[in-house]
Amino acid sequence: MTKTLLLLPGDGIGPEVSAVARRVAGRLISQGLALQVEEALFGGASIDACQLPLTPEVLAQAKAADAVLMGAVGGPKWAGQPYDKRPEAGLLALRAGMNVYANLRPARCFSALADASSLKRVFVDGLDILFVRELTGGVYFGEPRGVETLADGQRRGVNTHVYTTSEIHRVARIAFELARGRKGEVCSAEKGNVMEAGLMWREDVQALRDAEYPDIKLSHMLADNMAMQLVKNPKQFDVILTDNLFGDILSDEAGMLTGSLGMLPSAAIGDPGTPGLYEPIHGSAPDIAGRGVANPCAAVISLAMALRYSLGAPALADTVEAAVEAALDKGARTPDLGGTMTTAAMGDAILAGL
Ligand SMILES: NC(=O)C1=CN([C@@H]2O[C@H](COP(=O)(O)OP(=O)(O)OC[C@H]3O[C@@H](n4cnc5c(N)ncnc54)[C@H](O)[C@@H]3O)[C@@H](O)[C@H]2O)C=CC1
Ligand SMILES: CC(C)CC(=O)C(=O)O
Ligand SMILES: [Mg+2]
Repeated sequence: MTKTLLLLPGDGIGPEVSAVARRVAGRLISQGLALQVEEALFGGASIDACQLPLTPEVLAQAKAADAVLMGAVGGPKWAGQPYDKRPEAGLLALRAGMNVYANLRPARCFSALADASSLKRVFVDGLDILFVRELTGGVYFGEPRGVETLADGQRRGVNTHVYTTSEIHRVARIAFELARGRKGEVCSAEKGNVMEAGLMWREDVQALRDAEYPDIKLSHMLADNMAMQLVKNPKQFDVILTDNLFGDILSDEAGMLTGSLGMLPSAAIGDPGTPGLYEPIHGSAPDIAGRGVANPCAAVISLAMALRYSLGAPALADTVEAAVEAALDKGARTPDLGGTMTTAAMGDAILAGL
């Protein structure tokens, strides 16, 4: 049966890298993949057209699709908007609306890129970490939130970090299941030394492991130490389980271990049978947007993850990832990787392997 992929290019470099992913999908379709690609406005582009970063129609389209591939949203043009009307609020609403609570962010260092990392080759060659980041709870969603003006004229800003046991268990379960297909090791990060909710996270993750996953080697690490350990000895990690905020920060840090933030894809998944949301982990990169030099690899590998987890085509996912690796092996490099190729030329190099 023909599956549906909804493309949400978004803003800044989002449309530039999405165009390459769309070309890759087009090539697979011409080779027999039963896939229909739809496209819709999202983020700042949607604000410009209809005053909302995510319209109810696009959310309904996303929930009806088999997979959604998002480019990136945001940028200085919309930075002055009220918070709930900003492009980033649209992305949070899309994640919540699709109930994609587990964000898989694989940080793999392709051998050809080990010298593009800011760390020495010995520390990153062969690196293969899977971040499992909680995506629909924590401080990005907790209430109360906002800024109020106090009687003395100062402002008071509040965001609330909040999790329930069931929110922790459902994402931890995905981390444990995925670890079973890897080295079987999960390291969970929080700040249980200073946050009650962090200690609860640790206890709930441990209780689930003891009750249902005794085969998994579970360790716990304070998130600040993990930030340091990721630079000191990143290959010590297999699966990293953490909350929405720490997962956002630590996975960007891991981006540099792989050579560039432009290499890191992600898959956001929820309950079985529901569509996944796929996106590069980078943002709209206003500093390079419009120049046609963004690295499209993260977007293309995100498409591969969609093929694997939502579109029932795991073999094609392997093919697409192999085409990216082959292009890198042959020396294809955008400027973030130390090269001079345009986004489109990098796309050509990837397509040459398909
Ligand atoms: N998922 C999303 O849509 C996200 C959106 N954002 C939004 O993006 C905007 C810019 O945020 P920043 O903090 O600058 O983060 P960013 O991830 O957009 O850029 C950080 C740095 O990485 C570089 N970079 C990112 N992706 C790249 C790629 N594919 N190829 C080459 N270089 C790349 C950029 O040029 C920049 O120097 C903000 O409005 C932010 O809210 C940020 C993160 C995620
Ligand atoms: C809502 C996003 C802009 C937050 C973010 O940086 C991310 O999820 O990677
Ligand atoms: Mg981020």
